[in-house]
Amino acid sequence: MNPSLKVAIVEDNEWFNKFLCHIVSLIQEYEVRSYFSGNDFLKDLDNFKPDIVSLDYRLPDMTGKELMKKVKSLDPSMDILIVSEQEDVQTAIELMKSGASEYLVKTREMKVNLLNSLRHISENRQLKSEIRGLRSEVVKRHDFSRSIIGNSSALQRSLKLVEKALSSNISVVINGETGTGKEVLAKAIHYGSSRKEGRFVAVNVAAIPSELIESELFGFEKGAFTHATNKRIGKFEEADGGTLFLDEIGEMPLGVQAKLLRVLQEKEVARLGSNVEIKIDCRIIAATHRDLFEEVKKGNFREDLYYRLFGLNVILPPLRERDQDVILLAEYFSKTFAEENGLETKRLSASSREKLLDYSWPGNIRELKSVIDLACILTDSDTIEPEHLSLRSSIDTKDLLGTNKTLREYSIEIVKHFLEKHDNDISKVSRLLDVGRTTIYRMLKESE
Ligand SMILES: Nc1ncnc2c1ncn2[C@@H]1O[C@H](COP(=O)(O)OP(=O)(O)OP(=O)(O)O)[C@@H](O)[C@H]1O
Repeated sequence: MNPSLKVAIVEDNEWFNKFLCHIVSLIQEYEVRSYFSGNDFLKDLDNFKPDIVSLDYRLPDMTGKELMKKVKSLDPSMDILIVSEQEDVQTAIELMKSGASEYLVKTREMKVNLLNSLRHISENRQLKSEIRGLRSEVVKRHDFSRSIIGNSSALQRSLKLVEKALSSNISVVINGETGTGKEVLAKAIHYGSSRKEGRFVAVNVAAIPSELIESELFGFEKGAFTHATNKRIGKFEEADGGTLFLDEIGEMPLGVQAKLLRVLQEKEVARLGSNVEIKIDCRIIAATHRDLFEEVKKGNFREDLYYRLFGLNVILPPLRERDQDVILLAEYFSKTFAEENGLETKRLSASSREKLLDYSWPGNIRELKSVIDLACILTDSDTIEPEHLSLRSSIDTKDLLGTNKTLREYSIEIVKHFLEKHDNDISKVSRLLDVGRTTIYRMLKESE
């Protein structure tokens, strides 16, 4: 069924005006109002507020084209249908370019053509409104308060910095171990910024064979290389008006780094096999698990690119340093797993919580999610017990003991690890490890 739409007919020929109104009124959901001149229509615009307006190409007081321009400047969302005496392809093209939705010629098939055009416009409006709805859903889903779970001060410190990135166009580099949520954060920045109507395009540099990175980023013309049988636009062009997320930028070959620097400086990109430079306006968010400055010193990363990219540096802490966030996230994943699979949410027993807090999470949030998903399946009751949590604990101990340290050094390591995990809360760590606060201070001093 057609949604209810208001249609205005602007036509100076009385008979034809009546005829058009009659056609529109055949569709029950359309409300129609008629006008005989451009000024008549403009005077009533605020009052009637039409969705679609059918304009005669030649009106007594102005041309349909002039009226269309005025209407579009007042309400760009209004659909304009131009009705002309005779077919003139050039005029039709010009009118469509200036914003007309349809161009109709007064012929015997007027009734069928007008009804078809109205149906097209109506379907298009419905699609546009659905897209608007979906887009705002996506924006909501990536909103910080929903997508970034965690209250730890380590995370909150990083998020505070991120807020600065929302209101500006500054480039952002996110540092963090694998699975700490770098992509989740990049999306939250994009959908929280003024670029949210544009696209968020993610490229994982480490996942693309080095010889293909250039064509992936910059696109290529047909015949640019042996397998280029068709032209393809690159990720930079895809992200025009939006955000390009370059994940694992530290893995980018030096040759591509040079080209990337040029694109960032010139704000122009040329597809491989073409000399035509295309203007690009996209924000760059890069992520890496490496210390890029160290990579610069080692000669693996270009210093000039480093300074070009480094606007705001956000460090995402590993999960083992996020204190109670582990539990918040585990509960969140258990809830979403239940929702997605039509099951009841499983709760975590006290000893499961302890087990989760004691683990060092080398795979970070990604690992936690898969551990919880599996636990939700393994348990037969409404509770997740420690035996349902499949952790790789033995690997950690081996790693730690393989480092050739004295017992004193191991103790200091353990104290430091606990301090990191519990937001440097010395009283809490002193209680947990059963050592005096003074001992902790002494150990820290010793390790300086
Ligand atoms: N704060 C968070 N709240 C909820 N879910 C999160 C959060 N951070 C990450 N996740 C989830 O953890 C998983 C890993 O996140 P993401 O892919 O963003 O990590 P990453 O740091 O980009 O990883 P990699 O370096 O391996 O690319 C995803 O399933 C993501 O939805």
